[in-house]
Amino acid sequence: MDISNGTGRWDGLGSRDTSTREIAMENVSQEVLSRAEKIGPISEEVIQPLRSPVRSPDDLNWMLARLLMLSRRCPHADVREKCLSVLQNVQDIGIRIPRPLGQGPSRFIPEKEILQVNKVNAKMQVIFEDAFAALGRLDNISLVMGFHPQYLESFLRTQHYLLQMDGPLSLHCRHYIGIMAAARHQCSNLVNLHVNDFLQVGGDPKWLNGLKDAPQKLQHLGELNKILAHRPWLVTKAHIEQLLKAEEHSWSLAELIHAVVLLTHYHSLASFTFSCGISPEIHCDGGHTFRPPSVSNYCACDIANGNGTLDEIQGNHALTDTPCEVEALMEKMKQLQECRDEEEASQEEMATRFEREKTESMLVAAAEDEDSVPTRDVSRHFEDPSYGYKDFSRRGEHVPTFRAQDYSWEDHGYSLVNRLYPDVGQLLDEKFQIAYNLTYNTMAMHQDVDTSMLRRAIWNYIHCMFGIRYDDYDYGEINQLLDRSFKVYIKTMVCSPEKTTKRMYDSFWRQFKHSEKVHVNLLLMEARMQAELLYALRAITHYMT
Ligand SMILES: CC(C)C[C@H](N)C(=O)O
Repeated sequence: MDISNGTGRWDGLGSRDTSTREIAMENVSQEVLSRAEKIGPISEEVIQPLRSPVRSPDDLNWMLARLLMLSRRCPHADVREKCLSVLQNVQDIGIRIPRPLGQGPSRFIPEKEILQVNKVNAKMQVIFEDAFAALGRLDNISLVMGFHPQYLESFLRTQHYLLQMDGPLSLHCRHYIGIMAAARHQCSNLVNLHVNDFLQVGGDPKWLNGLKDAPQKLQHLGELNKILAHRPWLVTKAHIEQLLKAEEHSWSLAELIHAVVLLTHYHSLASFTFSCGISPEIHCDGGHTFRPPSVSNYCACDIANGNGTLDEIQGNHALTDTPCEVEALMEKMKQLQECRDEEEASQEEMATRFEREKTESMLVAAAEDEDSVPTRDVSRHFEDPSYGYKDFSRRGEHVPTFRAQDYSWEDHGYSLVNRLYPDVGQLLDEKFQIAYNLTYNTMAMHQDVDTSMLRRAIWNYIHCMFGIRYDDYDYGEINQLLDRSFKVYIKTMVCSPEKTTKRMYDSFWRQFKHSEKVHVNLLLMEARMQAELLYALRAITHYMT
């Protein structure tokens, strides 16, 4: 059968002859569709991507990549099977089909440790089906979050609400704001995902050329995006006023709240994506290939870029080089608990401890690893790519102290959001609480441990980096519990997540389980989101009063 280039073989790269290509393309989609229909009664998930018009090699590739993704990630077993047989049928007529790249949802965590869609319990099955029904996919982020089902449920509920339920912003704008936010951290995974979604809900492809081609109103949001991502303490009511009072293209208060929540959601999700080494989605760029597998699966470049094989070659030192790290940490927690009951530091001393920790945190340099994975250029989506965290931390910028008793999530932020964007305040509050309180009372191989002190230290350290101080917390605890290399990790994840490498992920808390490292990453993400949100909401409150 003549498909694309007269050779009877579709090579996935495209033919140069436009006229033959157009006719041939139609033939191909017809052929695929009729093969799919022959498989038997078929669900909408399978048929829908096959119905979209195929006018170019790219369209065909897109369709095949989606089928591949469904065959691996759809929570419905029958759909997975059908997609697989459609792909096999397509291959039989001489069309090259894609195969997934990479070893699963995360580059850092072995696939066998992560939940697989075909092996989940009834509760997870429902969560996955709901997630799939909402967005037509089950992404790698959700699979990795599956280590913590209670959190995952709350995360998905919130994200679904923000992206798809009634709200002030149109659907395509929501995805575009997601793209803008993720692009600030060069998070091409999230950018690609939302570029797909943006186009699917009818977004104008022209906007994807860059912020300059998007409407003025969105362009105005660029400045807030930038400051929130890198120096949220500089957000003032003037920024809010500029957006709300613009003569033309002004934002309504409700729209602005929606946008702010989306920006902070995607900044922090970029942190999570990098910190867990989330792989590109199967159907997106970098998630699949049309090339046949090479003779050997072993690739020297994987060693060079630190993506996997090094440990296997050198042997895993995790259990040998720091044998009592966990016990030492538990001992410190115990000692601190005992001291707590004994002496109480003066208010002045407590304030000094906070300032010391804050200043020090500014000087902790985010890690620079020559193995950083180069990212695809996503800079066109935002202006001023040089405006990152590094620039000012080098200069040792002073971060003013934000007193939590003057403006906290519980007492102020929550009700402001709820007033202007009903239900979202509630959803976020639930998600923050779940993340903050999540515990299995374990520390690596130890059971029945109260870990609240450690989790609180992590959360408060992140807020401290943003200048946020709780006057009832003794910041001396942070120094006892978080060692320098862990602080470097936190700083990198929160401030320059794009610099994360597998080596960094591997080298902190070596004896802890992957699920515990993901747990740490959830704390980082939520604490970061809340900190950014607090600054934005405080500025909005100042504007309103
Ligand atoms: C982040 C970890 C220290 C959390 C711990 N495994 C717990 O269940 O509380």
